[in-house]
Amino acid sequence: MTVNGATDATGEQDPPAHGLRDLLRAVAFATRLNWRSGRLLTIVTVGAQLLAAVLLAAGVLAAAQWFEILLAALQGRVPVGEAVRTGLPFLTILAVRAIAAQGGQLAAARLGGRVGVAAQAQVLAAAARTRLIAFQDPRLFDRLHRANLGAAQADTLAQQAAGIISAAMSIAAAAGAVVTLSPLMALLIPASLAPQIITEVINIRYRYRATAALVPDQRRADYLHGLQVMPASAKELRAYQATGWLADRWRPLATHLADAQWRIGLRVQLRDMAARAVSTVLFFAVVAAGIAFMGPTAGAATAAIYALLHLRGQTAALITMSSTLQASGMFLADLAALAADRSTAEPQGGAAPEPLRTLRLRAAGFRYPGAGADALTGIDLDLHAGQVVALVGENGSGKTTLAMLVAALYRPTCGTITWNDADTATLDPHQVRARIAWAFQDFTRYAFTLSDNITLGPDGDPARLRQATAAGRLQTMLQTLPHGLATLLNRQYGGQVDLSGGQWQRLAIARAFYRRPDLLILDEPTAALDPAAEQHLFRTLARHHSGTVLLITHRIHSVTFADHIYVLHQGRIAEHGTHEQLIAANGHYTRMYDTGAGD
Ligand SMILES: Nc1ncnc2c1ncn2[C@@H]1O[C@H](COP(=O)(O)OP(=O)(O)OP(=O)(O)O)[C@@H](O)[C@H]1O
Repeated sequence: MTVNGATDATGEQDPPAHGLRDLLRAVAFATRLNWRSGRLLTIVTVGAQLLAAVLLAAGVLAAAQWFEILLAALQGRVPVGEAVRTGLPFLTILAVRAIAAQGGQLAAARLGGRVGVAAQAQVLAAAARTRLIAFQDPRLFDRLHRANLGAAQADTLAQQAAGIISAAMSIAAAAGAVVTLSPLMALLIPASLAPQIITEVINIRYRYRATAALVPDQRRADYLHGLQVMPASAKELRAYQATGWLADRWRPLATHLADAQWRIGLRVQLRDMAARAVSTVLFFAVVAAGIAFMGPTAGAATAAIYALLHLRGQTAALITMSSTLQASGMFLADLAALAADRSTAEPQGGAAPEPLRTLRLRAAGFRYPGAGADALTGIDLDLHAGQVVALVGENGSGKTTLAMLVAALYRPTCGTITWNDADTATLDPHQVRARIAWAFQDFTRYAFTLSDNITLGPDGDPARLRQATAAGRLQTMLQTLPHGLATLLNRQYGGQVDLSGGQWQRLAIARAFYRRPDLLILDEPTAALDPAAEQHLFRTLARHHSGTVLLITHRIHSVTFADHIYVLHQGRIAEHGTHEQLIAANGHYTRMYDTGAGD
């Protein structure tokens, strides 16, 4: 995957053709996940399965002897009591085996839940360390979706792996019993299953490729489904009476996916049935030939058939289990690759930035991944500590993109950005961002308490919270809330209240002020504010914020007080200066001012 110049560490096609090495890596990854999620539970899960396998092997051997005695008893050659007594070890083995198998299943279920959480956490960690720009590439979401499918299967892996070992041991035991009767038959029975084994391998690869190819459509269907059930879109869809239209778009896609899944399943089943039929015919041919040529005693023949059926049953189970393991392994390999991939990760380390004195952009440009043209070209911009700098310009002129570069959320595709005298590429981006706060134009309305909405982190400092709520002019509204700062917002998750658009915007402003940043970025901060709130914001900026402010707005009359104003036009800085200088220049700015843009 190529995202802003970064190449997928695997360098493979999307979806990748996982080879045996990827599968082994996936098994190792899931094994580590199991071990870390619960050592004792992993030991019990695997141990119980192995014990059950050993007991099954012992049972097969004990059965061979007991069946001889049982037949002799039926023929009156051995007393019945003695036959029953000699059967006790066999029956005890069966009982203990059943208990071990059940215990193993219980431990596996407990472990499975924990592994599922650990696997999901891996997906979240991968998403969290991904650079913001990578979220512009739909293939990232395809990868995350496939990794989620892998995470959903990680919980059964320990059980599956132990099941395979257990089936292999049972096969060895049953084969051992058959070998004593006919070594040739012990070889021919597993060979009769060769058609099934080959078909399973073909089916697994086919099913993964076909399912992975459906992921983009699946995500689209999930999106269309989500729009119809989430409150964010509920209002608009009703106002435009578009719910039916959306359902009509979703239904054919969902039907297409269901049909495609059915066709995949059908193809797999048809191949499976044909392979099973061939294997079954081969199996009975081998058994019939074996019995005919061996000419064993009746007891030995019964024991042989018991062992043979076990051999066949366990081999078929082994095939099914290893194919399930491989099938989940394919998506697990996606999860393991995502967990190991650092190609789209935020760079780690770098120097800590000092408090901001000057931020400079020189010849900075930016192009969105896959875009045909630059969104920004040749930007030279200076931000000095304590200044209020404004960015103005028509829609799409590049204001938000420029702020994204300033905030170290995107890196310029050319040119430099320096923080004091250090190139920001050499600084730790996390620590740079810790010195910047941003009241976004499209801020998020978190379904958390009001105080969590402000702090977006652990328990807030009461004094800072007080100042932030004052900066956001939230005090009056706070008094009307049933639990003050502890009031849960957003009714979707049980909150008693919701806020108005302007109140939410004030909250977003309070969130930015709470950080006490060196640099405060306000992107259209007043779009939803009433005039009093707008005035209050600018007074607060002047009085309480000693740091630097980058103000983006269309309300041209609110930038006249700025220390410096940059006017963007089609991704370039068309002019800059103070309000008076720009008016005197009689250019873009004056035209915008005269038309009263945004007022
Ligand atoms: N994610 C993206 N992928 C590709 N192009 C984008 C993306 N976001 C913005 N652009 C393009 O980059 C250019 C600048 O967009 P930007 O959002 O920075 O403008 P803006 O000045 O903030 O606009 P507005 O005033 O409407 O908020 C536009 O041409 C836009 O189409």
